[in-house]
Amino acid sequence: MNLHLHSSVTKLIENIEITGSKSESNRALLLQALYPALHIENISNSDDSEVMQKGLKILNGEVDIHHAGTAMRFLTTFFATQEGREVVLTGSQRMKERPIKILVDALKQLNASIEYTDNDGYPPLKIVGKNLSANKVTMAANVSSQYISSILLSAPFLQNGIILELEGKITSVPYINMTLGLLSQIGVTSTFEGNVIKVEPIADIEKAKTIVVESDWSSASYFYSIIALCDVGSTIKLSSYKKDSLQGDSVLAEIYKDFGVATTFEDNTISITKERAVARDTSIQIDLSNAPDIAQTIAVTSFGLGIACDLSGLHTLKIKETDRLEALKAELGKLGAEIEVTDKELHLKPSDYINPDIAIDTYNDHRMAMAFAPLALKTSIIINDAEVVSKSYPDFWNDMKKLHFNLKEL
Ligand SMILES: O=C(O)C1=C[C@@H](OP(=O)(O)O)[C@@H](O)[C@H](O)C1
Ligand SMILES: C=C(OP(=O)(O)O)C(=O)O
Repeated sequence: MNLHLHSSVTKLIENIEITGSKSESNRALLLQALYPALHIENISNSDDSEVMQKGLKILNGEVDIHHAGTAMRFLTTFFATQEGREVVLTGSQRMKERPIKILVDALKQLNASIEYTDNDGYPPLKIVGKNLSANKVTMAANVSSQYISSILLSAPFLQNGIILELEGKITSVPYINMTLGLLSQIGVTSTFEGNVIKVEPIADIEKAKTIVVESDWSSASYFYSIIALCDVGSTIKLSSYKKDSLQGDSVLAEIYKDFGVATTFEDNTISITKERAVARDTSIQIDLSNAPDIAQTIAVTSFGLGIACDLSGLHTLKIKETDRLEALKAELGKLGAEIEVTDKELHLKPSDYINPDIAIDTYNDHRMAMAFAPLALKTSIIINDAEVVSKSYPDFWNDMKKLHFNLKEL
């Protein structure tokens, strides 16, 4: 489905409800599979959480997690530690290009039984579940934090817990802290000191516990972008959010101050308001190694405002749903941007014109579709394969209609 978008709105006052974070949901679902007394509220309705729920129930045979990176990584340790289960864990064509060797090698240090069915280092994986009693692992921490979270999530269920030594500069750190935060909510003790993480085992949780998943901050980013591109005085209220978030992408509230957007918290709602216009000589400079999923949103907001933007810490973007650095370069380039990328940085020059009616390719990447959509406030734009949004945010286009964007299927 290709969607033509335009919007004649300049000032917005609206409310949007976003479902639970897919990162928190996929962690909570795995913990619930290990400790069935656990209840989960405000779970994500994303495709990635749906494949996670289905995958966790499969005892033997093929488990297809499509495009879901967290499901692929988290389920690898899960199945490796489930005695009596034997699966082939596979995914989409792109998933078969997303590396997993660091995690598999780490699990092999614990004597896990995992084989590559096609290409060494990449899914699919044939996994024979075993009762693992070893507990010392060393692994590289500079490629994806999901490998680390994967081991930590199943760690309390292991006989002797885990002592994990991390090598190299740790990337996407808030996601590791999110994992430890959720473990703590169900009563698991852990420490993270320097480059060593220790998780204590627990046979079961003490009594029925509930994890209330906070709504998804990465999804909120598209509304920050919309408000940044609207007139002063525009406000969107988003629920349900907390000030003390487990999600690193909540740094949006700080970052978007530079785009003239203020955030206020009231109960479980945030109001994001355009407070001031942004001067054309503003230049945005941010290291996003702790919040890689908002890189596309920030680059597109900067382009929409015509201001310069230099993003660093983007070394993980090449192995996500697509090579996001190349995808941004190609698509912003089509719109007329002067943009350069390296394998970990993006540099955008100030500009004063956006080419109209450009069709944005989305490369099976939900965030390409959602990050470019706000530009409809500036010019009419086409989003190709717009259904990709369901990976994290199936209601996205309906919510855009609530914000008075005109959507026409081509
Ligand atoms: O643990 C998680 O839930 C995630 C970790 C991040 O991945 P990396 O650690 O690979 O950067 C992030 O990009 C992804 O969307 C979700
Ligand atoms: C990178 C992402 O997801 P995953 O790695 O879980 O596929 C994302 O949602 O932006």
